[in-house]
Amino acid sequence: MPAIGVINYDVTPLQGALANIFLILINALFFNVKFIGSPSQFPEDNSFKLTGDEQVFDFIIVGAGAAGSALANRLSEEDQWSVLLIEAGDYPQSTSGVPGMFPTFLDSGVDTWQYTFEKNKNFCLSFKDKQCRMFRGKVVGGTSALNNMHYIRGIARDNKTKLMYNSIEHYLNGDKYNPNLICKGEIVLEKSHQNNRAREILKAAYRKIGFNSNNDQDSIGYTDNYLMTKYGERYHAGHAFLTPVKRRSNFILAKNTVAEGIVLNDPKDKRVKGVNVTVNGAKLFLQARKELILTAGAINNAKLLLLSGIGPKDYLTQRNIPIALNMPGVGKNVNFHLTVPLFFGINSSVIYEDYTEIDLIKDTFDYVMYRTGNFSNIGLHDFVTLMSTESHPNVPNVAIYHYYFKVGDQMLKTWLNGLHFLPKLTANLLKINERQNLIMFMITLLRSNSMAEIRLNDTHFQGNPKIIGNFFNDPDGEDLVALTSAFSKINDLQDTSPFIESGIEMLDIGVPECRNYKFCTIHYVKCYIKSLAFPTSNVAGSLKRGPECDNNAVVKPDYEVRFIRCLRVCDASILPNPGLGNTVASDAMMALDLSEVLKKKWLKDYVS
Ligand SMILES: Cc1cc2nc3c(=O)[nH]c(=O)nc-3n(C[C@H](O)[C@H](O)[C@H](O)COP(=O)(O)OP(=O)(O)OC[C@H]3O[C@@H](n4cnc5c(N)ncnc54)[C@H](O)[C@@H]3O)c2cc1C
Repeated sequence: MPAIGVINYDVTPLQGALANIFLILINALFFNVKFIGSPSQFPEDNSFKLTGDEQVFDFIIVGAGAAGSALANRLSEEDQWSVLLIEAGDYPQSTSGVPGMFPTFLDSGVDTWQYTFEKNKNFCLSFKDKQCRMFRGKVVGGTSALNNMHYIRGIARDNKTKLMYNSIEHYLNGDKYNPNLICKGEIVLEKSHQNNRAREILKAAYRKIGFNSNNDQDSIGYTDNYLMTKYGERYHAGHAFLTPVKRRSNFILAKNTVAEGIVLNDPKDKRVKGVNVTVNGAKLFLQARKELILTAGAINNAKLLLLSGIGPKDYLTQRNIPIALNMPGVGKNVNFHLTVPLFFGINSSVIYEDYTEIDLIKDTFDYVMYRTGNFSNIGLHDFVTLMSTESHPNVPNVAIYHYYFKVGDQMLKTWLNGLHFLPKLTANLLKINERQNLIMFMITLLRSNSMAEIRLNDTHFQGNPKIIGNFFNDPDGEDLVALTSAFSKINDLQDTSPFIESGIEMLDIGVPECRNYKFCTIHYVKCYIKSLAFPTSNVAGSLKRGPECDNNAVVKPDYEVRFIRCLRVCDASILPNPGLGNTVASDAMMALDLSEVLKKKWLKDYVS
């Protein structure tokens, strides 16, 4: 069989009926490729209509992510209201639609805001410049257009989060674990269809160390998660909430439009007036007749408030930003999940014995023609184990995600480059992967006790924010203890018969920072965690919601910013923490809840 890319010029040119069949096939392929992630599904871009000095809309929503898309959908149901949704990014690239390509944006950086944590001596020690990266989607659909597609409702991890979930729970129609019942059926979910050998081995091994199958996202055990996909394509918040409203005449989507500053009526009257934006390079003021709602994500919302002079007085004074309102809690209390990747090698060829170039061609063909095959799912990554390392053995505080890399897997390189692993470490892993299949266990701490901060590097929106992580400041702190304990549980898998029979062993990947410690001793494990743990994509709390008497709260229970009328914030920024799950589901639920709050306020006789 010739290798891919080698053209055999001895082939006779196709003629007659065979040539016709060949052309039909090529046309079919083109036709089907064209529809992967096609922008025509989304509302048209009307940013060109935003010209002139003052444009007025009833509601302006900043950011077309999970929350912004859901809110735009519900507010534009009222056809007497004009609703403008502005989005800094563009429509997603077509690769975003292909589930099997989900890690590729990490390396390419396409459609993302790319942020970096400030350097710190306690974490991310084996990343380039000792700095971890943070990605957010800059695209219609927001981060849900690039993320790993898991639908996880989240678990209230304390009374504060419980209150929040209780207030939004009714969107699940009383059945909180049946994700198919969310809202009006907009969010479509599927279970992955990939059933491979690695998954079976892992399930058997987890059973040996006391974990069982579990369909309940609240409790200990392993499960195949629901994914936000539809017929083998990603189905993100933009599909769920914006596609259905694309023909509403009272709704405008303006992409490539960046909110740069919030404008209040005047210093005495703390009512929002509108927002300063840059649209395709031009600066404009947009007026919000009724309300301005920030759904730009936990990092950019905080940045926008600080740049608008709403934040801690002393900090703003130091940076020469005119103070609109002293609000000490802005950008504080930021909470991330923390993940440690652990690598296991598979010595026998029990899994995917031969994945040849022909298999790749077949997979590509199957995906393009039928949206089936390996590109239509996320492989092993939807397989998740929840465990507890705490005194409440039934409440999970750690989730283990899994990735499988076959020998010579291109995705491993993509992944390591994207996260900015040290070149030496990347080289070690790629070398191992030249001869061995790998399974990466991602130990994810769902209840981190460390609080990060969002601050500014510049006094204009183009500058990246300063993200100050304070992880592992306490050498015996709870986060390190929990991760160490989870590491040890994963280590136990090596002694189970499914792992022994398949020759699966934890790898010493040569972490430069830990070379002075013996592999797998407690000192090694702690060093490994501090070197390779990185804050993951689920971030919350930068504009905490709380009662008026809480001086550190930024947003009131009705989503309005304290002391500023008609300015609301609605996404994970206001959650006290990301909960025990990812945030797309809670972002969407909060937006649906806010739409009810706004309808009750602005519509006479409104009954929900
Ligand atoms: C690699 C990765 C994997 C993840 N996996 C999962 C998962 O499997 N399941 C899950 O539930 N969650 C996952 N998440 C997290 C989840 O996707 C996000 O937390 C969630 O999408 C956040 O939603 P949001 O509405 O708050 O913000 P976003 O979805 O980030 O939306 C904010 C939008 O606002 C726009 N915006 C920002 N600033 C401005 C501005 N000034 N002007 C105009 N527009 C602006 C942005 O461009 C963006 O489109 C993952 C995240 C990442 C990065």
